[in-house]
Amino acid sequence: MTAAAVRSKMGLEPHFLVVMGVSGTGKTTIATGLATRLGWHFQEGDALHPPANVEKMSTGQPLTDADRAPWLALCHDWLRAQVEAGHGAVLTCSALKRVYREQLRANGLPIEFVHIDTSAAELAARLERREGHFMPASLLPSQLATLEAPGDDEPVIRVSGEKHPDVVLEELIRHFQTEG
Ligand SMILES: Nc1ncnc2c1ncn2[C@@H]1O[C@H](COP(=O)(O)OP(=O)(O)O)[C@@H](O)[C@H]1O
Ligand SMILES: O=C(O)[C@H](O)[C@@H](O)[C@H](O)[C@H](O)COP(=O)(O)O
Repeated sequence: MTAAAVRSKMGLEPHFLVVMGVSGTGKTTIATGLATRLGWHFQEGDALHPPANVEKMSTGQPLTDADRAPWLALCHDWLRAQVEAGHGAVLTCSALKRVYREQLRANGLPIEFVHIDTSAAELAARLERREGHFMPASLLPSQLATLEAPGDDEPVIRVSGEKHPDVVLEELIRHFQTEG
């Protein structure tokens, strides 16, 4: 049973967002900003990876569909708990393929994706600079090759990963404030 909707700090109806895109595109930056500004629950999808997946990525090996399946199941479970609680929520998850996004939306969950699109050159520069993260820059080509950008038939809000994060956050909040 779904609880009564809990309105956000800014009086918005709850949304259940998956901030998606390849490594380095700004998922954590945008998702934490949204969750903080709106008072929505936040989950870092990286933290739900089984240790074997983190080990694999740390050593420069791309994940397979089979590797990602248990991780996507945990992501789905988290989203489902948020929907059942009626509390707005934001998850970071690369969600690179359409079938992964379908798995996240299973059981009729009213998930919306925020796809952050960033050029390959900018991504490479960011991953080279980023410290203290298990994901090496060498995995960027496989991330880009695996990405199936969401189609118009999917529930997606597209934003640029090359604008300042504050600008993207304003755009997103305005989007939620003005939607019918
Ligand atoms: N819009 C942006 N412009 C410039 N740098 C950014 C932007 N968004 C994120 N970054 C930086 O890029 C790196 C990757 O961002 P992060 O949010 O960790 O991406 P992801 O979670 O998608 O891997 C971080 O060092 C972050 O500070
Ligand atoms: O499906 C995958 O191959 C991984 O989930 C990957 O896409 C994700 O990006 C990593 O978890 C790295 O973490 P960051 O996205 O935070 O760099």
